[in-house]
Amino acid sequence: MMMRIHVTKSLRAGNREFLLDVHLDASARRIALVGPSGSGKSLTLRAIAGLLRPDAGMVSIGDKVLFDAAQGIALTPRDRRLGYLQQDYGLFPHLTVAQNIEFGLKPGWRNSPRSTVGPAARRWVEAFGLQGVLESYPAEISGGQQQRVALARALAVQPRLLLLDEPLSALDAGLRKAMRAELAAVQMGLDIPSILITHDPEDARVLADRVFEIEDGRIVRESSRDEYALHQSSTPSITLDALKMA
Ligand SMILES: Nc1ncnc2c1ncn2[C@@H]1O[C@H](COP(=O)(O)OP(=O)(O)OP(=O)(O)O)[C@@H](O)[C@H]1O
Repeated sequence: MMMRIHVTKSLRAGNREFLLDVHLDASARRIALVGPSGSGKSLTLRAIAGLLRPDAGMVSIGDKVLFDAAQGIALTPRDRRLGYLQQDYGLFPHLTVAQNIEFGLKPGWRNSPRSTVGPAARRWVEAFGLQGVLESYPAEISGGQQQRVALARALAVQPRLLLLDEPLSALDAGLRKAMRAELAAVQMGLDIPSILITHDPEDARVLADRVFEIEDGRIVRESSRDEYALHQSSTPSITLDALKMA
């Protein structure tokens, strides 16, 4: 199965211009996209998801074309059937956990029950231990539970591709480790490809087979997980990101 992501997009904010010009061809099932803050990682995922319309290029997963500017093909986000786990989880505060999970499945969420989910989502509610919080609102559950709700929602649509935008960054160290293992188990159990954005080399090591590095809107390096890990351990550990965190 081949993923082909060729997108260009020029974005302007005030007098600042950012050019996204990503060429990424991958046959690996699990890929990681890494790079400095502001390099274009989230924009790339948004373009794949159909939330950002490229000026030119194409996006295909296997033989399914999601976007092709030359042919005038641009599937809607829903028709792309992707599981998109956004950085802040993107849960709706005024919907219950059950309604949040069902949201991706049918547009008429107003009619979806407050405390039960349909058969497609049930498997994930059980896998992530969410039975007890289905009627709660996002603000009433823990960060780890919010994370699991977002993941259940992403998986319930039986996505052809899973997009994970820094899925573990908001969690504390202990929970992070547990959720990383849970995500790895989901990847093993499902035969769907995934693209993971991360700043953490450990995430790339556990959750990806192939690593693409992006800088200033372009893919500058591609390596196997092991090559990437080796490279990381031989370069100074203080990165710009680490300095910013300090
Ligand atoms: N709507 C927009 N208009 C103009 N510029 C934008 C817009 N959205 C993002 N940008 C710029 O595009 C660049 C890439 O943004 P993006 O969110 O993809 O970065 P990122 O690699 O995901 O960063 P981070 O790791 O901090 O999340 C940034 O310089 C950002 O300021």
